[in-house]
Amino acid sequence: MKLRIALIAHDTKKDDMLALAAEYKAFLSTCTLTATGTTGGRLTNELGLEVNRKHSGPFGGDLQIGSLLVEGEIDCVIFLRDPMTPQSHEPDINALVRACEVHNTPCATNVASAHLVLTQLEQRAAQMSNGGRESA
Ligand SMILES: O=C(CO)COP(=O)(O)O
Repeated sequence: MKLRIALIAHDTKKDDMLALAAEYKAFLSTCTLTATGTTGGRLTNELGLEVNRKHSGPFGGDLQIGSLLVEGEIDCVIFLRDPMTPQSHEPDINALVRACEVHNTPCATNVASAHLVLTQLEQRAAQMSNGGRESA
């Protein structure tokens, strides 16, 4: 089964998300991607990634992704948050991060942790496609 990854970035972090997704594009192309509205639009328009686009964050996109996660339909969340700017939908953001904690779902909220998570998932996917054998 394909890995199901949610990608979300606040406005000041969208360029970081695009750079991250470009770096892992080959791997992400093998995954089922879900994103909030504007983030998803940029991932598709600028990188050609196929993305299930939800509403924009302030219009409930974080909650939609949180709902999918609670239903067991998201394996990992990359959520590049802006810690410097108050967000109108802060309760929605907290709800999504809390859902990750409740359901023990990996949730990377900055670029450094996103690299660690994506590298690990990419390696695991490569091992799985290798029939679980160690690479030489
Ligand atoms: O606000 C967001 C996450 O809280 C992101 O929403 P957009 O991707 O639509 O900008």
